[in-house]
Amino acid sequence: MTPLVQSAAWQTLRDHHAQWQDRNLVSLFDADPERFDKFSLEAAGVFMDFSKNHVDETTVKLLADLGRARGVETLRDAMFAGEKINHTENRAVLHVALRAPVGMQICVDGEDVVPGVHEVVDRMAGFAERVRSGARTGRTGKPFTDIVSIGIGGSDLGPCMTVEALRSSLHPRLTMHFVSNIDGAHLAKALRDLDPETTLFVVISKTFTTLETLTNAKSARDWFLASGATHADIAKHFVAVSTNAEKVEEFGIATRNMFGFWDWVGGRYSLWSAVGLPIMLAVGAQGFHELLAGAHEMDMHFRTAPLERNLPALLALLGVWYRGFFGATSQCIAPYAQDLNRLAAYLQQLEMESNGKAVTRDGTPVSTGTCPVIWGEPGTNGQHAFFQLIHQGTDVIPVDFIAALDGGHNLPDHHRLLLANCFAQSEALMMGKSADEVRAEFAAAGQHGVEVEALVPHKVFTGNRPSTTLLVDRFSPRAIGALVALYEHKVFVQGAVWDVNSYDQWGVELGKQLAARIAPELLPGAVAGKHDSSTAGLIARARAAGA
Ligand SMILES: O=P(O)(O)OC[C@H]1O[C@](O)(CO)[C@@H](O)[C@@H]1O
Repeated sequence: MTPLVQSAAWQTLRDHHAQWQDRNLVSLFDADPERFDKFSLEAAGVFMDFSKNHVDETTVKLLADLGRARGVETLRDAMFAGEKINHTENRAVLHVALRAPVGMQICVDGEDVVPGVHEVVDRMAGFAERVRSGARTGRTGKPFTDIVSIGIGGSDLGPCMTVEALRSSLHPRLTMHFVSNIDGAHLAKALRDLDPETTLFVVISKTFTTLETLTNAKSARDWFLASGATHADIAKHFVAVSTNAEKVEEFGIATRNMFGFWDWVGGRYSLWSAVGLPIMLAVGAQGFHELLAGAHEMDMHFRTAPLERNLPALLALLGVWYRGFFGATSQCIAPYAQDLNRLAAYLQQLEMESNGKAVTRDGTPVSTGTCPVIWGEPGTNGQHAFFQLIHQGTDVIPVDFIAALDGGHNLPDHHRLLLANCFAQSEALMMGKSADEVRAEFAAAGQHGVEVEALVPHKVFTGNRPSTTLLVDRFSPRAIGALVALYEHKVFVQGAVWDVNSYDQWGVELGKQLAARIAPELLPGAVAGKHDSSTAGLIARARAAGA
C-alpha cells in the first residue's frame, strides 16, 4: 500500500488543512445556524455531536475519501467475512461474531462459528443464574456472597469496566472484586474481608500462561485451601475462562468448570465472550444479552452506513485528522459518569495495544504518527486536576465527552449539575475568553490599571479547542454495549488508515521475557546475570533489601 503521507487522499487533506490555520470554530457556528444538526448523528442509541471539531462538509468528505482510499470498507468486509486479517498471528478477528444473533452466519475456515458462540453463552447463563439464585453454593452449602475475578489486560479491563459501569443493575447479594496486578497488595486487599466459604473465583486468561494471573490464582487457591477446604472442594469455588483447556486442567480446574472461547477473539476485544462471565454473574443473563444486542446494533451500523454518516468511522477519522495535521499526540476521554471510572483505562488498552505500532502491515516504517496517548478521568474530577492544561496548555488535546441524559439515581440535582459541567467544558474549550473580555470583567468589578494588564495574559483562553460529545439515554447494558463497540470499530478504522495490524501486540513480549530472566536473580544467593549498570544496580539494591 502507498505510504499514507504519499497517498493522493492524504495530500488533498493536507492542502485542505491549510485553510484551517486561521479558522475559528465560533465563527463557523455564527455563519451556519444549522451546524449542530449537520455535524451530529445518532446510531444504536448513541448520539454524537461532532460540531465542535475543526471540520466542515468538505473536511468530512475528504476524510471519508481517505478512509475509502485506505481500504477501510474492504478490510471491514474482510473482518466480518472471517478472513484472517490479523496476519502476523494468522487469525481471524471476529469479536463481532460474539454478538451475532442466532441464525446469523459468520464463518472461519468454512465453519459457522455463531452456534458455538451461543452454546457457550447458554452455558454461562445456566451457571450464572445458579450462582445468582443461590442454587449453586460453596463447599459448606452457603450461597456465594463474593466473586473474585482474576485476570489481567483484556482478561480484566473489559469485565471490570463494564461491571462498574452497570453499578445500578448489580445483584444485591454478590460483591464483585477484580484482581489483576501481580503486586500481592492487590490480592491481599481483595481477600482481606472475604469468607472462603462464600467466595467464588473466576480465573480468566486466554492463554492460561500469564504470569500475573497464574501467580494470583495460585495464591488464591492457597488461601482457599488454608481455610480447611480440600482439593476436591476447588471445583466448587474455582472456574476458569480460557482457550487453553490443557493448562486449565494442569492448574487443577476441571474442564467441566471451564468456559472456552477461540483464538479469533483478541484479549482486548473479548468482554463479549466467556471473559464476560463476571459481567453476567453481576447483571444476569438478560443484562448480558442486552449488552451484546447494543454492540450488535453498532456493528450493523458500522457495517452498512456510508463513511460520511458512520459513527465509528467519523470518530476515527477525526482522530486521524488531529493526529496527522494538528500535532495532537494525545486524546482525552472524559466520561461525565462516575460509573465509567474505568473507561479510560479500558480504552487505553483497546486503542494503544491495538494501534501503538510503528510499522505498517507489510513491515515497513509508518510514514506518520499513529495512535495518540489515550488518557482521562471521569468529570467533574478531571476539571479539578488536568483540565487547566487542556484549556490553556500548549498542545491540542481533543476531548471525548461522554454522558447519559438520565443519571440512573435519585439525585436529580446532582445530575443536572454534572451535565451542566459537561456541556460547559466543551463550550469553554471552543469559545475561550479574549483579552478584551478579561479586561471587561475587571472593569465590571471596578478594577483597572497596570496590575490588571499584568494579569490579562494569564486569564486569556485561546479557545478554538476541539471536542466531541457522546450522549446516551442512560448507561444501560445496551448503551454500554453500543458505546464499547463504537470505540472498537473506531480503532479498526484508524488501524486501516494508518495501515497497521491492530490485532497483534508483540510490543508487550520483550518486557515479559526480561522479567522472567530477572525474577530468579532476585532470589537469595542467586547469581546476577549480565545487565547494563543501571539494571544491575537496581537488582543489587533489591537483593540487598532481601526482596
Ligand atoms: O488473557 P491472557 O492470555 O492472560 O492475556 C492477558 C493480556 O496480556 C496481553 O497479552 C498483553 O500483555 C494482552 O493482550 C492480554 O489481554
